Amino acid sequence: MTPRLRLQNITKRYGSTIANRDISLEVMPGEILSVLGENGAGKSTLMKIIFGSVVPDQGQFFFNGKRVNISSPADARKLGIAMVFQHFVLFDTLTVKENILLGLPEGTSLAKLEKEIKEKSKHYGLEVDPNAVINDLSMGERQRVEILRALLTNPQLLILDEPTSVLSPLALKALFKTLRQLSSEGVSIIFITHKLNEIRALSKNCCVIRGGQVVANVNPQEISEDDLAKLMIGNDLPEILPKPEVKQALGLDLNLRREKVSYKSHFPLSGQIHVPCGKIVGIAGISGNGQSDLMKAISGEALLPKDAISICGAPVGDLRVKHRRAMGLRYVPEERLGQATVPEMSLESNTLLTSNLFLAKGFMRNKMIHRFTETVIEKFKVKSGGSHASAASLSGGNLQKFIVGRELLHNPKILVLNQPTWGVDAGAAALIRNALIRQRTGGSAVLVVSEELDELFEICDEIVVMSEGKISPQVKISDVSIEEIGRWMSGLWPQKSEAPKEASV
Ligand SMILES: Nc1ncnc2c1ncn2[C@@H]1O[C@H](COP(=O)(O)OP(=O)(O)OP(=O)(O)O)[C@@H](O)[C@H]1O
Repeated sequence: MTPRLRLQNITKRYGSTIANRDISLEVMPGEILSVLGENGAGKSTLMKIIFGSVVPDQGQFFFNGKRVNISSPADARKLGIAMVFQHFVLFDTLTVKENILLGLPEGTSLAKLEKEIKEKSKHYGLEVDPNAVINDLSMGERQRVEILRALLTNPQLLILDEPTSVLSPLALKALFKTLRQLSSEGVSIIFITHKLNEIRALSKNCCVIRGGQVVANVNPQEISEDDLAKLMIGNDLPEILPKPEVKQALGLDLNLRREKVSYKSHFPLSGQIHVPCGKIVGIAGISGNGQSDLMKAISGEALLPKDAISICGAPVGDLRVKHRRAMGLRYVPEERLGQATVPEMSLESNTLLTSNLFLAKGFMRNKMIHRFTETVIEKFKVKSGGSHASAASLSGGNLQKFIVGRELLHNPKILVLNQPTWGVDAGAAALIRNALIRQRTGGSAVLVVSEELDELFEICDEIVVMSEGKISPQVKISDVSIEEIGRWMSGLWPQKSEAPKEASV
């Protein structure tokens, strides 16, 4: 059979970094090829090269047996290649259907498109409202829009760069079903993920990239997850640290009584969360259930009644970000390019932007900023061109390590993180999780929002679930199962008398 796509000797350099070195690979019609590699291995660069948004320094492409030139996304689209990018490329102020229209041939009618979106999204279990404005959607919902947009072009080759990072278990199952269906219809799929279980569930052929080179082609169903991880990072995965009991003190407390965060909010927030110092509390739930509003309220981007939130016993609900930072609260938002960092600015400037620590009498403390940034890069093994490299030049996972490291290095009393290991490879995820456990054991209160139940069960002491803005009872991780919490995610948690023992808060 002729391969759908064959790449031969692809090389791409960025200055002294060789992102792809002499890469050759093939994808057959209907094949699901997974591409695995640690953060910064060169996966996204390779995918962007196939999609024409990055032009290689060297190498050749063959599509359905014919030598082709792919020097722009328009070339790729003409061939029938569609891509779902790791970082969303959606216009915030436009609606879902307007965004999708932009990627389709001229003359497509909006009314017809709305119908098609509804049909496709229902069929694939990727439900979104075509008339919703992107700005009002959670990351999970935005991801769904990106996937739908690609599927609406009826591609011959579909590239997905970490498409599952923010999907709920149910949506993930539906996506896998879709991908298998597409594959049975002859569509070739290249699938990048850091989640080894997904690779094993979905594909029989996995190309492992390390340091920009292909280091192995394996059938992931025939080797263990540990061996796959070892191939990817070249080492064994670090063990997750134990969580010894520590003396507790008041940390972050939320007491929400149907609080509406903004006029655009889908749900008012209600319920209680208590995060004592010395504990990690997790918030599970499918994104789009009020987590973004809750994060805005906790960080101080949105204001609530004074007593809705308190830090170490002091009410702060009506205080702004800088006051809460001064009281020891630090926050890692979900959106790394745009909210957590300014993409065009250097890592040093991005360090400066999030703290007053680096200003003295109106002057910038340049040496301190430099030292702080270098320490984050070193401690969190951030692969980058140094502290002057722009945030946008870092691979997704490396930027995430930088952001989490930057906040942790402030040694916050209260640390709040939204999807802390999104897009981070298995080795780096373990590094981040251990850093959070160390912070908790050192006496900080840590609140983590994550859609990954495995992650929450690994690091948290206690857990709540959020559904349609409501917060479930807070329970000890040791008193519930992953399956139970999975069920609670649809809002069906037991009422107080039947709930597992509530945490001692
Ligand atoms: N536009 C750019 N300018 C400079 N360096 C870049 C640029 N794009 C990528 N790089 C570098 O190329 C290398 C490979 O990056 P790439 O984004 O392809 O990695 P990745 O395997 O997709 O990582 P991740 O899993 O973290 O997304 C990294 O060292 C990265 O810093």
